[in-house]
Amino acid sequence: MEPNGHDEASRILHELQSLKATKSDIDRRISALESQLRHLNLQNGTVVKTSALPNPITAAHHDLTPEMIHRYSRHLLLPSFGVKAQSNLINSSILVVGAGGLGSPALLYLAACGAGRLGIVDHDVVELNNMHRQVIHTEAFIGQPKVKSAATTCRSINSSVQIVEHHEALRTSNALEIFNQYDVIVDATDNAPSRYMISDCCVLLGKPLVSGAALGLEGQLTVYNYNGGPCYRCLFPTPPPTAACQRCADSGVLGVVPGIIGCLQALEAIKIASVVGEPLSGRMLLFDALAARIRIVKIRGRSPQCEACGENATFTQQQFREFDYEKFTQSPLTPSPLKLKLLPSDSRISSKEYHDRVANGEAHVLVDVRPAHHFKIVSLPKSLNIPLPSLEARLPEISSALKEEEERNGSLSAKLYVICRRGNDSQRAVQNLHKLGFTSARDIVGGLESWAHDVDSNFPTY
Ligand SMILES: Nc1ncnc2c1ncn2[C@@H]1O[C@H](COP(=O)(O)OP(=O)(O)OP(=O)(O)O)[C@@H](O)[C@H]1O
Ligand SMILES: [Zn+2]
Repeated sequence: MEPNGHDEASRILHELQSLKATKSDIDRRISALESQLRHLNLQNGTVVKTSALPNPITAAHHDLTPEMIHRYSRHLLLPSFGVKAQSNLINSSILVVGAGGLGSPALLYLAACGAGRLGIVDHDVVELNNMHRQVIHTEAFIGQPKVKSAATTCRSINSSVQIVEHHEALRTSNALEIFNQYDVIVDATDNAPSRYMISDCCVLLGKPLVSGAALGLEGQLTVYNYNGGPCYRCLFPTPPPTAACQRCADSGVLGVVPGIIGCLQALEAIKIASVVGEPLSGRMLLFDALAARIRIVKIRGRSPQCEACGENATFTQQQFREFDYEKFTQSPLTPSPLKLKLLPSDSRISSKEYHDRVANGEAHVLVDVRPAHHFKIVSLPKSLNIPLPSLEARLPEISSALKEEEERNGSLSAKLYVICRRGNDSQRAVQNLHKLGFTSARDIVGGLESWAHDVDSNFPTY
């Protein structure tokens, strides 16, 4: 009788397991014999007595000091890592671009695990709203450069690692020079121009790139430009539309999500630097926190048409220096909040003036056009939440609120004001309201952020 599929699979699995066990016994025996051979002090064919054996440190074929052997002992005990990989790591240099949500955990582990030289690039300062995920920074460093804060923590974890601080934004003018000093590059930034720039620079200098991303409740990870694998441009020859490039400051992020991806970035960088395992090249890891799902998908290989690494690519270092990544991706390298100016000044009012009018009892309706989940965080008293996309459909609510206010105050007309988080959506809303007949609607310049800044310093910002 033919064996069924399950029997056949379990037979193969069983045989595989027993072969693997035998193989690891043989590997162990080989290393034991090699080690015995190394420790035999042969002189003219005779073994010299044990007491005459050289000092085990000089006899060992590595450059780990006694302190390092103790510090990294749990690495050294791993048969698949051991002395060779640890020595490789200690002799390597790794650069982390961005000391934020991804860079924080990556740097913590790279320092702890013993990368020989660890560079950190960031131009930003630590803020209170970074703390939930940027776990390398402590409250004492709020307002100080992230690079300084991260370097201090790394040094306090492992003083034997050389930490190099690059307190500057990575740009085409400094990227080649900085990358040249490192073996492996970790991209822990959060914007499109930096991603393209970092990838192109790695291609030009032949450096492997560990790239991670995390937003909301999802993350992804891959290794570019490694051993003939694809670069970032091979996968994304043209930048995504600017609208698709969301940021944590707008969309939010659950702290532990970049934590997980950043740890995986450290792992990939360690594998490459220590020359163990199979780096995640040509594959991409996709992490879905809510569904508790991790998938690894195959991605396309190096593209022959790629403008950076393809067969006919002619991209030079000089062209790199002159390339405008912000123009190419239509988004800024160091994003600052968008500040639109869509309305004439007589359709706008400052938060301070609005405050004074309310204080004087002016009859009015304040429409807050932020999404409902923003409104739940904080709002101004008596404001009416009508998110921008539903504005047109909910016009009757505005009309009746205005009517009620007029009746309550016995005044002829109540004013209509519109507010949002930073003063962009409120202008879009006022433009629509004008078209829809509410011609006197005005927006509050700078939104709730300006209210917190200019009127009430206790008003929470997020
Ligand atoms: N070109 C660049 N050069 C140096 N650092 C960069 C560059 N681009 C981004 N970064 C840094 O990468 C980090 C990314 O961190 P993260 O994605 O957690 O966002 P954030 O800017 O700190 O926070 P949020 O978006 O919530 O305001 C930031 O510290 C940022 O300064
Ligand atoms: Zn490419």
